[in-house]
Amino acid sequence: MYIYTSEQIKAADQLAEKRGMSTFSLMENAGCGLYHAICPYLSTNQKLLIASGKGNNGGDGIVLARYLKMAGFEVDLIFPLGEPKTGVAKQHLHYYEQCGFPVEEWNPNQTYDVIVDALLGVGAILPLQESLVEWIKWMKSMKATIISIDVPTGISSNSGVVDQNAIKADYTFSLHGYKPSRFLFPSSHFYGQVEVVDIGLPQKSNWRVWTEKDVQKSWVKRETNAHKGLFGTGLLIAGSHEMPGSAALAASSAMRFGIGKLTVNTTQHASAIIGPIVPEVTFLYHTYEELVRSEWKNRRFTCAAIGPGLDPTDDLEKLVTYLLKQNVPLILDAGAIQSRSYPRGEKPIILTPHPGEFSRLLQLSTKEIQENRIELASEYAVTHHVILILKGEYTVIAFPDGTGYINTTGNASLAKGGSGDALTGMLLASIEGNDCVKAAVLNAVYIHGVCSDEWVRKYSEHTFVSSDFSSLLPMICKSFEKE
Ligand SMILES: NC(=O)C1=CN([C@@H]2O[C@H](COP(=O)(O)OP(=O)(O)OC[C@H]3O[C@@H](n4cnc5c(N)ncnc54)[C@H](OP(=O)(O)O)[C@@H]3O)[C@@H](O)[C@H]2O)[C@@H](O)CC1
Ligand SMILES: Nc1ncnc2c1ncn2[C@@H]1O[C@H](COP(=O)(O)OP(=O)(O)O)[C@@H](O)[C@H]1O
Ligand SMILES: [K+]
Repeated sequence: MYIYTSEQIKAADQLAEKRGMSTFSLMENAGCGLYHAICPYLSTNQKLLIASGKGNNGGDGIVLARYLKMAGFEVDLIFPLGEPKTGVAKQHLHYYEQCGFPVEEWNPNQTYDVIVDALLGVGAILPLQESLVEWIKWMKSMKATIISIDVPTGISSNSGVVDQNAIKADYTFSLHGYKPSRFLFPSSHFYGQVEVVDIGLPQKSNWRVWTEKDVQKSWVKRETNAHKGLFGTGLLIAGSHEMPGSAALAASSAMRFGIGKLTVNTTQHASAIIGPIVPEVTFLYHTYEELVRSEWKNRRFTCAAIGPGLDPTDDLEKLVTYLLKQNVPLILDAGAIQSRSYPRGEKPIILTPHPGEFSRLLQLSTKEIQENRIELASEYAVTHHVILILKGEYTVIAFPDGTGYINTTGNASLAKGGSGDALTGMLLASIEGNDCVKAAVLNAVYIHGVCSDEWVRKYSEHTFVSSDFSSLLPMICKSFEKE
């Protein structure tokens, strides 16, 4: 479940070579692994085409063709861009031919059920050359099942950039690990169903996908003699006259996700709405100025979240500056997400922008953000020593030490006002309930998504509302508790 840029793949190949594992062997592993991974999707009465490029992606296609032929599949191997140029691909072609297998000429009148795209992999440089465009147009007209090797041809490996003629695969089998474009936009929508094929290289990357197993392993069970003081005394500064619900959603999710005690600083009017929804919370009615003047140490708050349902104002900014000095875990959401510097303390500072908010922060278009979500989030987290949660499909969670994770749970039912407020509440509770900050943050994001996944298993994706987190969390959390 690791993620590698094209540069990291090349470095891994070089290191393997230095250690005695030749690229020829890696290509053999790739082709053999691809064969075993792809086989379950094929049947011997289908007519298959493998289109190989001139580089090593094409080489993988040659090895795959050999295994398929040996297993009795009806498969044509063609080179629409000309014969292989790299040494190892040439070697594998030589062996393929020595085994008695032919290379075919492209025949546009021939029809195929399955086309394997082994044209370009991590070595692709966009835009696609004209010579390839004609061939891709023919291939698309075939209406065959398309299986891409490593990355679909016409998309970048490291960014979300997509050529206008890019191949939209039904399945992509990525070698060694995912490539960043698998989780970027619009490229991720060109991958189809994705599987990773191991090729015998050690797994080492700062970036990976957070999984169900990770949540299970890092889930903290309560001691039998636990008391509320162990799970944090949170301050949630949220909710306004116009947006009281955001505070209610954040507060109820925090309580459901296990926070010990929670105080909401809000308006009198908002508290009248929040109270009946979350009777467990207490209230403060301070202005931002009054909070800034107050003695933090008298309050005993162990963590804080600020922003849901608040407008960004100068006074709010002063309050954020004050909170940043208190050396408690701090979550900054919505109105509290602004451009500023951060102290390098030991307590985590967590920012939760959606792409629009991150675009304002970086002064880049949302298109640029979506194309480079991983790199930009990581750069920001490292430079500002914060944990950055860049929300949306495949939420990116970047840590100040340069590591990062992709979340794969969640779905479009979350695309509704209030989903982010619930996440803020869950983060607040999680950070107080788990000594491992990374696991706390990642588990909150993961489970937030699982709630919506559970919802769409039974109900329409149009109908999920953030208040539903409250009724879903008890069952979802239970499923992660070890007996
Ligand atoms: N560790 C691993 O994971 C391993 C991975 N392996 C595999 O190797 C793959 C990477 O192979 P790679 O480096 O040879 O590059 P690759 O993707 O074949 O592309 C280069 C070729 O494409 C051409 N070309 C480029 N842009 C083009 C365009 N716009 N339009 C048209 N043509 C274009 C370029 O042409 P040239 O510029 O040379 O004329 C050159 O011929 C990787 O994805 C994986 O499948 C294993 O087999 C080994 C271990
Ligand atoms: N299509 C989607 N797939 C997965 N998660 C989504 C999708 N759309 C929204 N989300 C999630 O829902 C939440 C929305 O947050 P946000 O935009 O801040 O909402 P709001 O401010 O209205 O509460 C985020 O956690 C985001 O990752
Ligand atoms: K490919």
